[in-house]
Amino acid sequence: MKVHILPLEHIGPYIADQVTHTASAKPEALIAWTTGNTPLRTGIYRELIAREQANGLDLSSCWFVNPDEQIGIPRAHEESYYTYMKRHFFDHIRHSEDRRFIPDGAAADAAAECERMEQFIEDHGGIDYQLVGIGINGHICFIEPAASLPARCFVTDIADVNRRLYAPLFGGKLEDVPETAITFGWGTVMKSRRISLVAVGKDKAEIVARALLGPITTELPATLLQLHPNAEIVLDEAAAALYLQAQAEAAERRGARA
Ligand SMILES: N[C@@H]1[C@@H](O)[C@H](O)[C@@H](COP(=O)(O)O)O[C@@H]1O
Repeated sequence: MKVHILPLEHIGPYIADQVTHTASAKPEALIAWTTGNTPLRTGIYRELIAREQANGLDLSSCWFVNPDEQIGIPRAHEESYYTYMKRHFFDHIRHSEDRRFIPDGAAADAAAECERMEQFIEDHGGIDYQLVGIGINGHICFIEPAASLPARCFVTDIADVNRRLYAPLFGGKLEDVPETAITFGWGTVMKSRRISLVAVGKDKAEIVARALLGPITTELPATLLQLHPNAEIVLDEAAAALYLQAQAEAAERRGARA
């Protein structure tokens, strides 16, 4: 996996360049987005909106998919990923809603919703570019650590560590935080033609080092990205710190042996 370490303020423009290349090379490209704090802290959506509004980026004929959604809250809920995407991105660009798929966490049949998501991806030729974040426990999308991982979109329990992290968003009440989610499967991720994982801040430093240095295990799903032929990780210096320290220590050990 290629590693790019950039100043925080360069990350939004860097990812916007990736999206711009994707959309200009293939106007009907299928792009998968992500939610969470990382795209907001790095200004990824802000930069994309600015370029689109200045007519420097045409996303109108692209197809969009979001990889996950929490089950049991309506789309209009303040904390749904549907609302997040509208608020932070979709409401500010020219793009028609019928060219997007965000799984519905309130669907009567969540398993059928997973299949609809796989079908949407297949119908639009597979994912050309996927932007992902990394959870504090190494999840990507909502693919939580587990002894084995489904290949296709599936319904998952949300790990306790993440539910506790989200509690402040739900009025501090753990019992109000969704317990399950719809998410891409591991095969869905691996079939994406190109992936950028973005992580920033010192809170991500430990999980980033483990994701990059292994060992590869389904108990830390992001490690599996090491096996993707076209994945990169984009970090600020704080998120890269422990990875760089481990690299420096390994180089020192090699030097001492020589
Ligand atoms: N399910 C989402 C992921 O899609 C996101 O990438 C990740 C990291 O979030 P953050 O950027 O807030 O650390 O966790 C969330 O729970």
